Amino acid sequence: MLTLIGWSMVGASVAGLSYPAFESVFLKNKYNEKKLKEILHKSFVNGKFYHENNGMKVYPTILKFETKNNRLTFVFNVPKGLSCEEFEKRSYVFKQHFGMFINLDMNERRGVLKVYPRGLHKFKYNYDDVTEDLEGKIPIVCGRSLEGDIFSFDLVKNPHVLIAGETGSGKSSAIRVILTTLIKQKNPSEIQLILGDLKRSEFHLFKRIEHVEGVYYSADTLRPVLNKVKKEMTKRGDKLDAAEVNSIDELKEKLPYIIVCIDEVVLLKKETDIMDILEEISSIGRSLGVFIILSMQRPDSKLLDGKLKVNLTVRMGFITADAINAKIIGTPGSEKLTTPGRMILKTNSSLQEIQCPLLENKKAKKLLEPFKVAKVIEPVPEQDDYNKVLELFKNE
Ligand SMILES: Nc1ncnc2c1ncn2[C@@H]1O[C@H](COP(=O)(O)OP(=O)(O)OP(=O)(O)O)[C@@H](O)[C@H]1O
Repeated sequence: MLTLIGWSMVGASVAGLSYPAFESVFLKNKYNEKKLKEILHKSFVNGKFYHENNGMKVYPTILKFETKNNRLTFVFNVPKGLSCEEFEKRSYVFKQHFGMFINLDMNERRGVLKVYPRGLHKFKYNYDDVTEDLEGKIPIVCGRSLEGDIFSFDLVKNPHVLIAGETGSGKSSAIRVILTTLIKQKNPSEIQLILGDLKRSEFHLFKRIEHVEGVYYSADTLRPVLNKVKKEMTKRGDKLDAAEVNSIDELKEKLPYIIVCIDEVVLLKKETDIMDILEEISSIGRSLGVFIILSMQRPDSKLLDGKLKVNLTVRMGFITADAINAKIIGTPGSEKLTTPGRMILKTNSSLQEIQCPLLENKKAKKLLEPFKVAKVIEPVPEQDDYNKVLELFKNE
């Protein structure tokens, strides 16, 4: 089964009922079933989705029509002599008739066309809204889907995330959304965050948060802590062996999930020992409760050509420079995005378009304020003490 999502704006209309017609039918008459079916039939005509039999054109039959929340669903059959691939190849015809937000699923001899007339819009982060239906042990908030709901996934079930996109595409805001929500949702005994900020620009606001083990700005400072994580994985592995269980979730002792989140991980490319640890986490971390979230501007094909890429089961592809970059990330279509905060999200084998909420630095700081631990102020020796020390040296 292939899922295609309409993410490109197709302005032009073809002959017959086209997108403007759909818009007026939808907006004026809401769910006028007859007219909406007519539009679908027109798209079959204009897309040449028919099979000729003795001079007769046989078009798909609309088997079902349904409206629900933010979505219209049409189910149609694929007449003999036509293939699902032909529909997939010419899916732009449906966009020309129903607008940019469609989803076409061609499966065996059936097509399911979902149309989202209201589309996707930018919106601001609100903790209560985005957490209304959150579930899972490590819920990762992505944003609003075409269905109108907030889409999230459980990092334990979909381990390790790649976040990629051009500068200004909304990666930092998305990471703020993910981390701030986790910090507000979970106790420090449940999750521990290790943050790598190689551009020294993103993670200041997470310093001294109870859940944050540390914020590291260079390979040299990150290396020892990742080595500790490696040792911790070995310890956890031994505990699983001793208890004869497969995952830390089955242990009596409750261990915190460890999440290593690194911004602009490409800057670590030459640090092969660090990259090896990240790859090891991606291979065996899931059962041990250790996860990675990696972000980068330009996806680096060398960095992402091995096990690491395969093991990053979730990909968030924000605006990308071109189709090659989108392909490396694994989110085809992200090269067509133009809105900051918009991503093509790949989870399992499906792709969907999502709008991430905007969470600005200032607001995130405010939300995180209650979780800050007091700053440790090193005692400064009195000037007199220095003088005494100096005296001692003088006497020697
Ligand atoms: N979800 C969003 N909704 C609306 N606007 C957004 C969203 N995310 C980001 N923006 C806008 O885009 C700007 C850049 O966003 P952001 O800093 O997150 O991009 P970035 O991909 O991290 O860039 P860089 O790689 O340069 O750090 C923000 O200042 C904001 O104006």
